[in-house]
Amino acid sequence: MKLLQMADPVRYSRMTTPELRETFLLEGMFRPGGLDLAYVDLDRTVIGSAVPTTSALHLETQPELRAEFFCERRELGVLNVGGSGSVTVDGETFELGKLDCLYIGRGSKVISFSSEDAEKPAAFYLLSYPAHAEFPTKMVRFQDLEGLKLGAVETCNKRTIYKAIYKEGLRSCQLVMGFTLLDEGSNWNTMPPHTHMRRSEVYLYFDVDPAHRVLHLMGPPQETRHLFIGDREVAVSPGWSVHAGVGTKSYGFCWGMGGENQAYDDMDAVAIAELK
Ligand SMILES: O=C(O)C(=O)C[C@H](O)C(=O)CO
Ligand SMILES: [Zn+2]
Repeated sequence: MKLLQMADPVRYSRMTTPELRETFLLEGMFRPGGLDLAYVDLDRTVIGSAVPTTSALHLETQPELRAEFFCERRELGVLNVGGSGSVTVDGETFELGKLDCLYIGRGSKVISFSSEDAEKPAAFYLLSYPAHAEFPTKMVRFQDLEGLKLGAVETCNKRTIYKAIYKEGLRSCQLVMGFTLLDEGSNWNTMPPHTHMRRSEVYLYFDVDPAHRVLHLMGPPQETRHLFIGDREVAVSPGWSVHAGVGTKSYGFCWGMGGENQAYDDMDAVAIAELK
């Protein structure tokens, strides 16, 4: 498993562009026919992707976890950002269309991923944190999620937030997970921005045109930097960092968090005029 060791705000301020990318960005995941995992030392996050084609892919335990099976002490969120597919958990199969989400509880032993059509494979995004209790493995369909509308056309940030794994939705120990879709012509996400020292956050950008990029903002509000991010790439945001972005064309993104609390609204808002 790849290891990401987070930098603190002191080291961050001296980092070059390649160092920032190496530390906070995951590229090269979502390989057709592959299952990739990365371990982040912050909040013990595991970030992964599974793109099954002609055969099923199995989520195995990893030496770094010192666990008999992947979910022995962990919970796992799965969001499908590709074609139709299925996830089988201890013999029970869940069919996931695009943007359907599955929560897999601690103690689940045998987990595998399949695609309905190898030519249009499912693309399962995986986000996992340690769990202290077992919650039921359950899925929610995109069409059954209630969207929260934010922003406006005049500020180019009209968007809908879909919460899937959270206190009033699919229950979990610490994982909070959902996604945001932008309205046509609105390309700013999470603007005005915020930080939340109590939780780290992970963004997966998807449906980014291969010729385009999302300019992702990170860092303390008074010392921001940017990462240009392509399709199906992942940015990790420590609690001290803002996480916002603007696309050169439309896109979607999955956000997920772990840490001290599960209160989605627990954010320290930053006024746009205070950003540096
Ligand atoms: O567009 C947004 O605003 C978001 O999606 C914000 C994220 O959900 C977030 O940062 C939650 O802490
Ligand atoms: Zn946030």
